[in-house]
Amino acid sequence: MSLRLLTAGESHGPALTAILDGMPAGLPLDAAVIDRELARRQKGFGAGGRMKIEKDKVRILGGVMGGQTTGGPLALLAENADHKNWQGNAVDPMSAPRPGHADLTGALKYGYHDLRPALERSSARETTMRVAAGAVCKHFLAQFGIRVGGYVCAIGSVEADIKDKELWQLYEAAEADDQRCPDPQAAQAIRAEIQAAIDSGDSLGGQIELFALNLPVGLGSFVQWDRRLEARLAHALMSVQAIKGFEVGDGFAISRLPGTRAHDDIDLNGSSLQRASNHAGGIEGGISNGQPLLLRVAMKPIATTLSPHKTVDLANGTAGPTRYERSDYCPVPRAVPVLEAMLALALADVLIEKLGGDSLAEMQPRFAALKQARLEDLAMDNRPVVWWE
Ligand SMILES: Cc1cc2nc3c(=O)[nH]c(=O)nc-3n(C[C@H](O)[C@H](O)[C@H](O)COP(=O)(O)O)c2cc1C
Ligand SMILES: C=C(O[C@@H]1CC(C(=O)O)=C[C@@H](OP(=O)(O)O)[C@H]1O)C(=O)O
Repeated sequence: MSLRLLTAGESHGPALTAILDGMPAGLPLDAAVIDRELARRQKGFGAGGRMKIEKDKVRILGGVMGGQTTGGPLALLAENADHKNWQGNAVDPMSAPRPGHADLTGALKYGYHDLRPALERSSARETTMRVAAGAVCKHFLAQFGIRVGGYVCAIGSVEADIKDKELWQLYEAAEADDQRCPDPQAAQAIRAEIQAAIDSGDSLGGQIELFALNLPVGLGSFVQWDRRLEARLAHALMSVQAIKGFEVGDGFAISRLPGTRAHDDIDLNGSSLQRASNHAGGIEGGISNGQPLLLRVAMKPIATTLSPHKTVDLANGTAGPTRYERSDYCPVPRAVPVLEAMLALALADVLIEKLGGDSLAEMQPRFAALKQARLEDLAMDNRPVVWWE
């Protein structure tokens, strides 16, 4: 792994912090690049009251000098505005775990006597730091013309109609919408479903599509299981709170098709190769093939609901309802920038691995050479070969 991200901090503690290690030198960077992405993470219909309290802004505490990355670890910090409402105050004990959250598993694993530490660290408040680090990675990828985006394609029972649309247009249409859905009709229906869930004390999950454009051929590898590109991407995206499903290209749909209809035929376009379809989602044999990268993830409906679940109070062993804590209702639109950030982190990691180099200046010519590689450069043999004597 070339890039490493560590985050620390609790949801209602003084601040969240991150260290991003391995970012090459020479990337122009200021807080505004990161703050733009932090603001995106706070926006979206279905958010709870906390997003009215926070106005996330980052402080860059290390790794940038004279407006450029130094190649040293980046140290990032964002304060929790809500902390002042907790500091010095006694908080009622919490002992009735919410099914579907980290309360029970966290308490069992760490031996907590109150569920609070489990929910403080497992909270998706932590994604503030993923988005901060991911903003740096997105900005880094942009120096190579690589763009990463995402949008909501389904929430509750509503599915967006996004067939045959250009990916960047979908992204821009989604950004202009409070539901982050690029299909205006579906966006309206989604808003109504989220509102109905709020009114009935429930929550909703959904699905998000993610893409990356202008990737070079050759990211990832089949030579070792943990270097396969889809495996690296799955790790990054499945690590986001409440993400429970992952698909590359048309992975689930083609599992129902015969092989002759499931793959992307290879054609010639002058002296270069082209594909008329992209069922593979831009990855073959664990390696990027130069087509757009297409991924889809599924997010479960969140565990905290106004209508109670059945649970057991661990303090006295009695069955009873869960107690409501302030919460989002449907964070699917807000999860889009989080997933984009994790995708950018994973792609920046494999790009640095592929190109090598300690500075942007070293990497850029290598990237240009990679993009220019042509069919005739392969110089394939046309005689039989004895591979094993
Ligand atoms: C952006 C975002 C916001 C979230 N907001 C909430 C929330 O307000 N309430 C809640 O119960 N879960 C929320 N979640 C999900 C929980 O953090 C998650 O379910 C919990 O950490 C348990 O992890 P798991 O779902 O992966 O098992 C959110 C997730 C994301 C990505
Ligand atoms: C704070 C954020 O999301 C939180 C994620 C979250 C959870 O359980 O994951 C629970 C809620 O926290 P609180 O109880 O403080 O309202 C969300 O607001 C955020 O995204 O910045």
